[in-house]
Amino acid sequence: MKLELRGITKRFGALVANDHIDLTIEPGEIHCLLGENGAGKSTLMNVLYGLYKADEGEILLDDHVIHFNGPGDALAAGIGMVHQHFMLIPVFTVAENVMLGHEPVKGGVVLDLPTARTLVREISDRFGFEIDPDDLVENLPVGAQQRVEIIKALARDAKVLVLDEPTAVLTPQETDELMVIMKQLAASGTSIVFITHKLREVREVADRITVVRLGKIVGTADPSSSTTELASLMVGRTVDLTVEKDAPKLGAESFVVSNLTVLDATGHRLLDDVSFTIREGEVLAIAGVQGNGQTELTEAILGLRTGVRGSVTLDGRELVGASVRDSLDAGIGFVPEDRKKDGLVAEFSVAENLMLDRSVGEPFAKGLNIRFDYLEEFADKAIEEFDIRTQGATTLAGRLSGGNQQKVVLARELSRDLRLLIASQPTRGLDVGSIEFVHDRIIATRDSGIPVLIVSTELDEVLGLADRIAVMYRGRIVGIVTPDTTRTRLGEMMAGIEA
Ligand SMILES: Nc1ncnc2c1ncn2[C@@H]1O[C@H](COP(=O)(O)OP(=O)(O)OP(=O)(O)O)[C@@H](O)[C@H]1O
Repeated sequence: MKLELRGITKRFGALVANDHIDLTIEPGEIHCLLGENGAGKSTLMNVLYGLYKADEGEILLDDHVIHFNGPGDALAAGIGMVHQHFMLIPVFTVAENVMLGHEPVKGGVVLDLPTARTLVREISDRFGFEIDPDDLVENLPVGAQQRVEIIKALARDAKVLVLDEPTAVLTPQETDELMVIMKQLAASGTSIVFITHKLREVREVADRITVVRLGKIVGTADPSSSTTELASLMVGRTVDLTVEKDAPKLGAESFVVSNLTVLDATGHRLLDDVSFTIREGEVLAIAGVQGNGQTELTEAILGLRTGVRGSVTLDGRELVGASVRDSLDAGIGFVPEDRKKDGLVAEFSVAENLMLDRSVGEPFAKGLNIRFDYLEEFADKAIEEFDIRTQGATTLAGRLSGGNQQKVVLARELSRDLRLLIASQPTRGLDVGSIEFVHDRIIATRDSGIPVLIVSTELDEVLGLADRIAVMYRGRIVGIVTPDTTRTRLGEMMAGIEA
């Protein structure tokens, strides 16, 4: 099926998120949309999926103009979308999730449970998804849940599949599996619109690349272009993808974690006897496949978990048993892995979000009153410094693009007086230009004599930032190594293979 977007324009108030966009998606092609944070990629896809109504322009399928009044119409026309935040019901089985929206109702398209089960099995076998229709969705790893979303779309006969940053939440192995699946789908005639900030993935699967900047299409790129070429096309300037840093100037061992254990409600060890230290002016990066205790580690340090045993000290002050307020006041800056859930309040403005985490009182408040003049000035400065693409400080954080939401969290945490920075997946969802900026800021924090704990599933990021690397596997630290360790060895450690 040939899909054509002609002159699509979408405005949010005075902001033109999509400015007369023309785009053609040929049958069976993988078409990558590249563009910096806030360029308008997700907005365009939401128009295509019927979630937003375009102010101008039209959508054509096989040369016929079509009108969508919602995602139901888009689905019926053969356009499927896999969201980054899955829309599945965790307590339902795979087949039940696929059936949703197709229950036997009068006048509707019926998909009963036995048919849904057969369909899941058929699609899974055809593309090697390894999904059992009777598995409960909540028991599946993230990569498998994503495959269920794809099955859901294919079960509705999707001819065009939109994947909006699908690899942001995947492990490297799951990402490789998804790349294979995408190629198979394209070979079977499904068209794929693929949005990603990871240039390696673009080079691996793209048949065609379209570059969007400030709501406009600025050109196309050849998939055989180098990552450096793609990066500069995307953000309009040269980007240095390697992290430049001097040897660390190490100070005191100011952050000490000793025998830290986290138990769940049933007494199961989520974090098992973890010990490490970080010196002033040093970056320790935790490498590991997501779900091996990293989340529990950072949450335990911050005081967000119960069932914590052992000790965590910052500048000699014990933090186990302390409140989150105490930890923040001790000087911990925290960038959580899930910005939507833990990093921001979507209904608060950008400025209000930049003020969160602060102790009550000066300079943001006088008595019980917020000092709005100070807040505004502070927010404007942070917006400029961190290049947060927003209409202004009073815009609601939930209205920003994903990457720009991440920049709000980073701006807030990096602008406090820190004694320790903990950053989980600090560059998730960021474009290459912003990644370069954030990496520079993290190194500057280290160079100002602050200990830094990075948690990242991106091996490139770990290798670029770390002075030492601690590898986590099944709740334990299996080794602490230097950044000249080979990727192969790190991969083995991440899989729990001993030397
Ligand atoms: N519902 C909305 N209301 C107001 N403005 C919005 C809304 N959705 C998006 N925008 C704005 O439209 C612009 C484009 O955002 P969009 O999410 O499409 O960017 P993107 O290219 O997908 O970015 P990212 O790579 O960060 O995900 C941004 O300036 C964003 O703040």
